Amino acid sequence: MLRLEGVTKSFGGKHAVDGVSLVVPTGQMVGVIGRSGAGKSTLLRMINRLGDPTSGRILFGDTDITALSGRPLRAWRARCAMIFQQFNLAGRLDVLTNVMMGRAFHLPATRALLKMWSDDEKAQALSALESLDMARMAGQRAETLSGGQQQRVAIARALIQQPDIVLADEPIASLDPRNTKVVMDALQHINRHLGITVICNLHSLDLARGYCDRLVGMAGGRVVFDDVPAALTEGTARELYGLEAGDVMGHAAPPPVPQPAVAQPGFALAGS
Ligand SMILES: Nc1ncnc2c1ncn2[C@@H]1O[C@H](COP(=O)(O)OP(=O)(O)OP(=O)(O)O)[C@@H](O)[C@H]1O
Repeated sequence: MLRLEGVTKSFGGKHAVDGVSLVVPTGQMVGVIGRSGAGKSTLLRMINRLGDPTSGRILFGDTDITALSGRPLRAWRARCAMIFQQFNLAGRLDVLTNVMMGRAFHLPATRALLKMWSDDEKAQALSALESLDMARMAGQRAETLSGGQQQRVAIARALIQQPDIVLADEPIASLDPRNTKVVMDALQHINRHLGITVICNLHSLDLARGYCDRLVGMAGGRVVFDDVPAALTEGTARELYGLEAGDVMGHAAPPPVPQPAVAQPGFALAGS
């Protein structure tokens, strides 16, 4: 379970995140919503410790994440994988090598670059790609793939870190509608089938409502809504997005079909 206690991040005198307290149970798919500048990215980055809170605490189980440094901090970053809008792949390297870079948290990156991985590690990377329907592209250069395919490689790279949590910061912002669905389906897949907690910043309210178990709405750095998607009224959406509300509503993705949690070979279910 991830717990945020009064987490604040200030830049100069301004609170980008302002006293956020949240409890996220293992296995939840959480959508963080709100207009540009609401503090969504800053919040996610603090969970991964890419940024340090000015005050407050972040705990995972009994571990105070905010107090970690050195090797324990690197270990936390491995357990708490990040997916970015721009994929952050090495375009000239093949897909499998990119996925193996996820092992750099556990092994020296040079081993991945020199392709010095064990059969077991290679099987794990292929299994991660397979679970996202990308294994057939393992030998292809990353830069030759579509945006949706590249983002699925980034998710596979996150998966071989064997994370408890995946933090996705606007993962579909650069994608067209078809690839948006492919990537959101992939995030839902790792949540439902591998039991990984997913916390996803999304600009589109309809996507957030279609895919997430819970929505956390932010405005001015504060949490102003925290409930199941069905509880989000148009009035609250307008409060969250103001004039943007018309843009963020109305691009509905078909509601995904809930599926039973089944462990995939090669990956431990979170918490097991
Ligand atoms: N490194 C920084 N230095 C100064 N101000 C920052 C920094 N990072 C973020 N901010 C400010 O903090 C506030 C929250 O930014 P943040 O990027 O977290 O919002 P967001 O909700 O993720 O927005 P977007 O959807 O546009 O990414 C903004 O006012 C932003 O300008």
